[in-house]
Amino acid sequence: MTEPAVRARDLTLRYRSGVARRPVAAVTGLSLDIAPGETLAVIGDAGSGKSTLARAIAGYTSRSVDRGVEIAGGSLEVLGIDVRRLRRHGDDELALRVGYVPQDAGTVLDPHLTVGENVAVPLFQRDKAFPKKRAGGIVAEAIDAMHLTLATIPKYPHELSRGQRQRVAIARALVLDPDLLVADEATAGIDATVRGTILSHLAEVQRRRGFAAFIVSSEIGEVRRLSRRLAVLHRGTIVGMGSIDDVLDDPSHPYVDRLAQLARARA
Ligand SMILES: Nc1ncnc2c1ncn2[C@@H]1O[C@H](COP(=O)(O)OP(=O)(O)OP(=O)(O)O)[C@@H](O)[C@H]1O
Repeated sequence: MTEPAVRARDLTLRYRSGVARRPVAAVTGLSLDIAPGETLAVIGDAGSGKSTLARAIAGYTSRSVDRGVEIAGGSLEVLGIDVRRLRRHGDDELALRVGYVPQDAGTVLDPHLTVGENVAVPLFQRDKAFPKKRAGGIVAEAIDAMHLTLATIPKYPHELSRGQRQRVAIARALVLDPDLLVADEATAGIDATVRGTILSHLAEVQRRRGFAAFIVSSEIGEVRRLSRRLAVLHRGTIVGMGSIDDVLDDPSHPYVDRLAQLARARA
């Protein structure tokens, strides 16, 4: 793969909400690049636009579907594909090449499917006739890569802890061996010890497979474990971007300054 994993230029994302479906901008004039195999972490306050950006990069944009994110200006290319040209997510090449872990991913697992069946969903979406036995092997490998025991496979999501469900969701996002992983607060709401374990597993899988990653986080400690590069989002615009230390050592915006002080206090 030679094209950038992500290339956004002057990107504006908006929603249409309320009865009048008045457009509301969530991200404005944003530019960023992620090279193949590279990770970019994004940090910012609640409502700064992190999830909106993650959704768009994962290809979940729409002009017609209610509550969908719209590209209202600029450009967004993911793995060389113009996201503006996508019609419906799920039937396009992007869906097969991007692993997406949405916020609260563990809660969006299908409760009627076993863990194994949940993780296998993308394999059968790609190819309805995918050999079941091969799928079984790939699922077992994905489960093992997230350090879950194989005894987890026949269980149902409600039989697992929140941290285990989250790991299953990550396994599902990685099962097609994506070129890009988009993870939106993959460890939110999980206690610190389990969170550390999940991050180590994720970092290890990435080292082995070499995919690019866009990681949303609200924790600078977590960011450091997964990425060398950081983008700081504030009210829908980027107010700092570069290596984590460069961004925090030379805060160019009052919000980045507050973040740097917080990071120093925690160190
Ligand atoms: N489905 C939606 N319809 C309308 N507006 C939305 C929708 N989702 C998000 N927004 C608005 O877009 C802006 C950015 O929200 P977003 O969820 O991307 O922020 P965030 O940084 O991910 O926040 P959090 O950390 O709380 O998840 C906010 O003003 C939010 O109210």
